[in-house]
Amino acid sequence: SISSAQNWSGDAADRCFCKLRGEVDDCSCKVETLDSLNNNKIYPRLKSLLSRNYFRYFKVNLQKQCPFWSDDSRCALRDCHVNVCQEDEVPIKKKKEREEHEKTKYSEHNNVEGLEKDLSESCAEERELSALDTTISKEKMAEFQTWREHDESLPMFCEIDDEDSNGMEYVDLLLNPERYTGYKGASPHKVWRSIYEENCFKPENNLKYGPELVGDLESTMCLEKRVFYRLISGLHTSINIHLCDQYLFPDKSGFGPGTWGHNLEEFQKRFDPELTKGLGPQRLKNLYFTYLIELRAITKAIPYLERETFYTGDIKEDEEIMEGVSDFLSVAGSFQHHFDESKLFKGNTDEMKQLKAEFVQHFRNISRIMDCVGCDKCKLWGKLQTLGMGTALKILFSGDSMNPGSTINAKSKNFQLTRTEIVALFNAFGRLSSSIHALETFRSLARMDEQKSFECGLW
Ligand SMILES: Cc1cc2nc3c(=O)[nH]c(=O)nc-3n(C[C@H](O)[C@H](O)[C@H](O)COP(=O)(O)OP(=O)(O)OC[C@H]3O[C@@H](n4cnc5c(N)ncnc54)[C@H](O)[C@@H]3O)c2cc1C
Repeated sequence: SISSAQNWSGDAADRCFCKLRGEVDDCSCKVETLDSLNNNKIYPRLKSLLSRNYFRYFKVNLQKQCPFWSDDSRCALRDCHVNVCQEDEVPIKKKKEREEHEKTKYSEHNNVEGLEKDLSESCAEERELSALDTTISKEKMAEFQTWREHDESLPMFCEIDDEDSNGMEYVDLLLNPERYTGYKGASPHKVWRSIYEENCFKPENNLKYGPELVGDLESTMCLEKRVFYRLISGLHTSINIHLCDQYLFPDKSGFGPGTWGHNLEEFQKRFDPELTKGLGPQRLKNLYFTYLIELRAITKAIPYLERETFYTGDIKEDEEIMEGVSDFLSVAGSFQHHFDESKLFKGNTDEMKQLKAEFVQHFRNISRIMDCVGCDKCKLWGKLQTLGMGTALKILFSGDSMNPGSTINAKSKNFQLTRTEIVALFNAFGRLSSSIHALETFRSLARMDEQKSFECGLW
């Protein structure tokens, strides 16, 4: 691979990476600790895991209408195009077979017998205390109960594509890597602007707002709103790092297919404080914040994920994936400096309930805006990463409900992640992990360049 860096000096390298030390904002964890954990332990494990069949095929609807404005530019660029899989190319057992499997899986997770027993006991008690509406069957009651508990305990952060809707297709993620696509200009700007301006929280008493959020977030926004902004900004950083990391340099003669490589100049344009009104380094730091949130969610879901069978129908493959996942989870589980989600939405006040509802609503809107992305490959990864982030938030805000140990808690029998959510969660985290890993590459390219400029006496 090749790299490009014109006008790049050692000073610029220092400037870009200047904030990448010390504590990640609102967390007690240091950037250096995360670099080492990620680059030595998490990244290599995830890279191998995400190439397995269970994780590499993502079911998604890329043909949904943009619900907010009429779609301007479906990108016709070659690099925006997504290769979808034919049904028989996907080495995952057919739907009916899978449904059978899911049924048994969920009954394992849900302990339906236990649930029926609990419910019949509580029904008996209610009957004694007051008149029970006998026109409602016991089964229906059980259903209502599960619906209610489910709705209460699991805020839906994303609009999930309907499994049976027209346009759902399997996409092979390895065949469609997230990288430079040439999607730029008015269309992505409209998407990013609408995400930040309409769907991120605004700092209090600050009318001037947009992606260029300047100043001290701590003094202008409460913790929950800062978390939201940093999450989105970290995702934005990650997407932009990937396009710099796998950039298509045009062929010098102008006729060939071009060459893929790292583009240091593009990286500098996006993260050098001198070229970003001082904001680039903080945006890089936000990537670590997003990483910490998703890592915490995965760790919190360990009891649930350990019971998952990662079914593809190939026994050997399934066993190997389970081993790989378990190895990855043990590394994630041994990490000590997690983000503490219990600090969020503290207190049972109406104000907090309102804030939580807004948080969920804003995030749902962002997931819907992904249908407005005018480049299929960007849309694919945008949808996957917002669903993955939404799944992480669903886990973080579902209390103790995914812990199979807490059997008395009826909610525990209800917590479910669909296959698509699990695939999105792991791949979304994999993207963040790959971005942090890529920063190492840019750091050393910058140093090499610094050396070159020095040798040439350029500074
Ligand atoms: C969902 C989505 C997915 C995309 N995926 C790809 C892809 O796979 N490949 C590809 O080549 N292009 C992709 N793009 C396009 C890419 O993100 C940029 O929009 C494009 O490269 C143009 O970049 P830009 O320098 O004009 O600034 P943009 O990245 O478009 O940013 C717009 C403005 O937001 C602010 N901003 C930038 N970064 C941050 C941050 N981290 N936090 C807060 N504010 C910020 C800046 O003020 C900037 O001017 C995607 C766009 C979207 C919306």
